Amino acid sequence: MNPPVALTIAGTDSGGAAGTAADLATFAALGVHGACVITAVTAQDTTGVSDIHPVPHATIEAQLEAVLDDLPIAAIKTGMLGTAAAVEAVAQRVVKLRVTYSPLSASQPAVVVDPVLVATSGAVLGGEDVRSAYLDHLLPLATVVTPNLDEARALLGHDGTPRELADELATALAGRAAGAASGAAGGAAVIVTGGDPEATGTCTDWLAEPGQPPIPLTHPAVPTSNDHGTGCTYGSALAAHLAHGVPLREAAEQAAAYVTRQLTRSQHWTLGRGRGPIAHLNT
Ligand SMILES: Nc1ncnc2c1ncn2[C@@H]1O[C@H](COP(=O)(O)OP(=O)(O)O)[C@@H](O)[C@H]1O
Ligand SMILES: Cc1ncc(COP(=O)(O)O)c(N)n1
Repeated sequence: MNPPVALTIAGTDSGGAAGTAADLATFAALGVHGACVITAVTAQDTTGVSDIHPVPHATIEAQLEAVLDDLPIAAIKTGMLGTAAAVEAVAQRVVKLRVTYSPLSASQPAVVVDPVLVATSGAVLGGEDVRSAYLDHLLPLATVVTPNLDEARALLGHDGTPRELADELATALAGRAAGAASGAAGGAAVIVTGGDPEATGTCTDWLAEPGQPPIPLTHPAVPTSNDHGTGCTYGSALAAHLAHGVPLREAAEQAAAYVTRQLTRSQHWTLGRGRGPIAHLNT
């Protein structure tokens, strides 16, 4: 029997912790065939990002065309898109998929958008134009958006508790979806992730579904500095579970459980001089 197929649209991380390395390894570990569209090549290790080469727009478009016209994609996950043009190109593709949906797959793909703006190391992976392109074009079309606390603050332009930010962002996106191009699905769910680098006790991710009060999803925190790639791994695990047909809340719980398992595995690794990689092993 065929496995479900998920597509990551993201940048590379030469250190193998985040970006497409995390996404494809996570898809494989969770029984999903992974396809990838590369948006940017980063020179990166556990200490930071030293160079970013955006992939030419035409090459991004050609990759999207190749994959989406051929494979029965059950879920799309976006990570670092890097430029406003890439955000808009992906949004246009999502609209096209929804309007002229191909018979290759039984249902429309779930779209998980991790609005990557800043790396854990502090490197800027998307500027102000990328932030507004996300808000105007891609986020309103998503099934679920997974900002961390800093990204949620950046998207809304102010501070707040994770619960307040999740609620406000879901409300704002529902408003934008109503006015967006055809194909909008009626508002994205938002999960503000609660990674705590000083983790002790528990981590709480806040899930806000359109028109509903946010709910806390809590799991045990793993005290470790090996957390490079955690956000990418969470988003791709979420996409993998959605590709298997798991409902959103359960998929979010299972994605957090996957991240916790992998962080436990890599908790005491001593790879690299900086924040080491989260594990992506299936042994
Ligand atoms: N130390 C940790 N222990 C357990 N779960 C964690 C830890 N750090 C992050 N997570 C979980 O990983 C997922 C991604 O969160 P986060 O770290 O906020 O993403 P990002 O890498 O984008 O900052 C969330 O489910 C979060 O709760
Ligand atoms: C190519 C790429 N994509 C995403 C991230 C964010 O991941 P993190 O927040 O763990 O640094 C990254 N560092 N590099």
